[in-house]
Amino acid sequence: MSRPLVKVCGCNSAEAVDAAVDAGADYIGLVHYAPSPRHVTLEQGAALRARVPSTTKVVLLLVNEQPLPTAQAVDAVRPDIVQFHGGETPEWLGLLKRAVSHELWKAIGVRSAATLTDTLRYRGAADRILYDAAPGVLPGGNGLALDWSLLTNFRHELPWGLAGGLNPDNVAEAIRVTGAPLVDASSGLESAPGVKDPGRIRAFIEAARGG
Ligand SMILES: O=C(O)c1ccccc1N[C@@H]1O[C@H](COP(=O)(O)O)[C@@H](O)[C@H]1O
Repeated sequence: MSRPLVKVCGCNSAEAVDAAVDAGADYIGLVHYAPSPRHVTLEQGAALRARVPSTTKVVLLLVNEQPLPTAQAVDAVRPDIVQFHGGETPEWLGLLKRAVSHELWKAIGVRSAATLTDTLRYRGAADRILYDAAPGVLPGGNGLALDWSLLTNFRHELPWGLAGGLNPDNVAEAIRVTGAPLVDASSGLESAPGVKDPGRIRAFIEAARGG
């Protein structure tokens, strides 16, 4: 298996972005969702985006935004990828896919094996599926893990990644059980909600890449 890609999500300060980039993250995530402790305004998102070298891709995370705010957010932040983390339908993503050149990712809250087959509806609309735990207090970023064994023998028809409750202590096991080609973490890399810990970011990336 090739080296898994790593995304550090919810970077909401220059320190967090710099720590993720310096530690070698493949992707950093900016959350534009007001109820989240990791929320960045579009102005903050654009400023943080400007710190990121082209070797690291920027993912803008949105939740159930209407078309106009989606376009405004993408214009302001200029991400490489837009991650949709709400109830966005395959039809809506498919329309967007025809209008923009960005990669589009869709996060899916996994409750059962049926959820996995249901993601096939996003073929042609999403460039990657991100499997997360089912929503909790927030639609994501709750530090909850899904049942990894559901993914063990699943035949993926779309590029995919694993999120939900990942941290430096469990990511190696999560990759071993699921074979995830990409891992994504947010709250497990924090010292307090919304405060990234550079040491945990480094440890996560090292553990994901086999120490
Ligand atoms: O991080 C948030 O606050 C957030 C808010 C709304 C939707 C998604 C959010 N985060 C994403 O959820 C997954 C899992 O996060 P965690 O590692 O369990 O904390 C990840 O993609 C986060 O970026």
